[in-house]
Amino acid sequence: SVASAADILTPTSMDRASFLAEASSGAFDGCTVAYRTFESFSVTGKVDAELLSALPPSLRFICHNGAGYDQVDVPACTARGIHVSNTPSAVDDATADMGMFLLLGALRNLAVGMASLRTGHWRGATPPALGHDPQGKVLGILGMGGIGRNMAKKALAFGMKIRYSNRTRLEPAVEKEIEAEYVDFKTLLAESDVLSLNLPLNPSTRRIISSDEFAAMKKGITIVNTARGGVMDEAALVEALSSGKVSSVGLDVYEEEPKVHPGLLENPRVMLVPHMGTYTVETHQKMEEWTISNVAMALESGRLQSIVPEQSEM
Ligand SMILES: O=C(O)C(=O)CO
Repeated sequence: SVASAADILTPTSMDRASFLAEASSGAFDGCTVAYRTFESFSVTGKVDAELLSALPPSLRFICHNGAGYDQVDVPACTARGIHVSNTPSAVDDATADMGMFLLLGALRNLAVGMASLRTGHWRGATPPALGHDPQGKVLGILGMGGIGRNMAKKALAFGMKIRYSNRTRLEPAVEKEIEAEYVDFKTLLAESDVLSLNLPLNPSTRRIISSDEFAAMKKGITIVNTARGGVMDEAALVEALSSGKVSSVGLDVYEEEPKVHPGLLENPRVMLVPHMGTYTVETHQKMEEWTISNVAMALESGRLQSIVPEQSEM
């Protein structure tokens, strides 16, 4: 086990300034591997050049527990010779399940009915508008990695037509299996009835969906985001909801978690979940096992099981 293979240090700081001070005091000297959680962002902030320079030069590996690693500045890690791993595939089912829940909930205006029921008003003084069935609708998937492909399979079972846009096209056999048609970004925007965001957040995807993209969409589109809030311009989304361009939304992620844009909070056509895409016993277990096996491999062989793609040549 890792516990017998290494000494384990647990930082005690509760904010970035004290973490920087704790690191600079030599508390972590000699440490070679860091196990990092998504939640640690609220304590340390981003793992960037400043944070790395406070950490000891012995640090060679950062094993992140999560699929998305936008909280870690990978080029800054590369520059210091620090290898970074994430937990791909472990999150696919749970995140795609959340995507389907939000997709169905948004199409059916469930948030409206659920909120009025809880205030003792059954379906409300003004009942929610009739929803829409997924059957026969075009689901546009932006970002066709493990989560996108998993969601495509699930949406297929609901009778949806799958289109996708991605940096690279899938192998024909994979496309065939999930009955997904490859289209360019513009076509995806113009022809989707539902758009699901399944791409990582990085400098080239930040706010990839903003005013111009909403303008290019079909009127009445439903948007689902289980990726990262930062891939969409929240203020532009609020605008697109009030103009009627976007008819309903399902969100698990936000630009500045835990803050949520007031225009989303007050709009009953938005189904909101507080970043719970992987929040299950089974998936957390898979993610922890994946992260720990990266730690173990780093200790034993100086390599990582799932190094992030930006460092695949490292
Ligand atoms: O794995 C991730 O990237 C998540 O957002 C959930 O922890």
